[in-house]
Amino acid sequence: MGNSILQVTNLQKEYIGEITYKALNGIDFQLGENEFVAVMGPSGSGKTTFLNSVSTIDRPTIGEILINGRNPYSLDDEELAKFRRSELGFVFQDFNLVHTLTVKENILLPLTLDSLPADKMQQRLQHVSQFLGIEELLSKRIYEISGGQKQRVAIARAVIHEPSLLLADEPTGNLDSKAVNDVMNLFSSIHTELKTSILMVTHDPYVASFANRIIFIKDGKLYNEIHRGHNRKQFYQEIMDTLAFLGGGQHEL
Ligand SMILES: Nc1ncnc2c1ncn2[C@@H]1O[C@H](COP(=O)(O)OP(=O)(O)OP(=O)(O)O)[C@@H](O)[C@H]1O
Repeated sequence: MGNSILQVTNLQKEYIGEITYKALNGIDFQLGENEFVAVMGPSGSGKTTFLNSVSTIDRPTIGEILINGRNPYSLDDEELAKFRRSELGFVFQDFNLVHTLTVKENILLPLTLDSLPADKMQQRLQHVSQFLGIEELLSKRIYEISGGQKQRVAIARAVIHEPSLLLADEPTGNLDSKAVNDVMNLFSSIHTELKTSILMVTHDPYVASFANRIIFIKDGKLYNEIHRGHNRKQFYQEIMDTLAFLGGGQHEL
């Protein structure tokens, strides 16, 4: 499997409130270099909590997370912000773009924060916009482009700094079926051509079938995992069978 990009050990998360709720109950997981893994499971099983722990948004109650051998939760705020900007890329369901800025400005935002030289920025922008097929959109504002185009731009922003790990939470949740296909083909290219490791939460078996491995979470624990062979259609059927076994609380498909 090569080196591991992400190592999760005995991850536990309790939400403390009037009633304490254990959302994750001891997850062990490893993501190898250049793996593309999808996370599935019933509604409320802990998928987003898992992703948020890895993406350094939500501190675990117990357990350890290592990304490229480093524990992000041991860093101070400034180091953590830097660590996120260099190691991680994020893609969300609702795109999280700045509407009043242009496409180009949105994509360059993470690099501006790191004050990269202008010619280097331009080089990376050109490469990434070519790769994602959005060159002709660069001067448009976000409110002028379609949902599928927005997600392309969000993906460009997430990979422009060449992160070692791309994290995505329901990246196709707000897209129509044609845009879903486009975005998933892009994820595949990012995985195979840019050699970026990907961890993606989805409830959609079709979307998950683009990954090479799927882990299923149930009641805050790892329930099962399946690996894709050569045939994506066959993998899709396997996913459906596993979900049927898993039962309970699936989203409407
Ligand atoms: N901030 C919070 N405070 C208290 N409980 C929370 C909080 N966030 C999540 N939970 C609870 O933790 C459990 C896991 O939530 P999580 O969002 O990780 O599930 P999920 O598998 O992503 O669900 P879905 O598929 O519906 O998005 C749920 O029961 C949820 O109600």
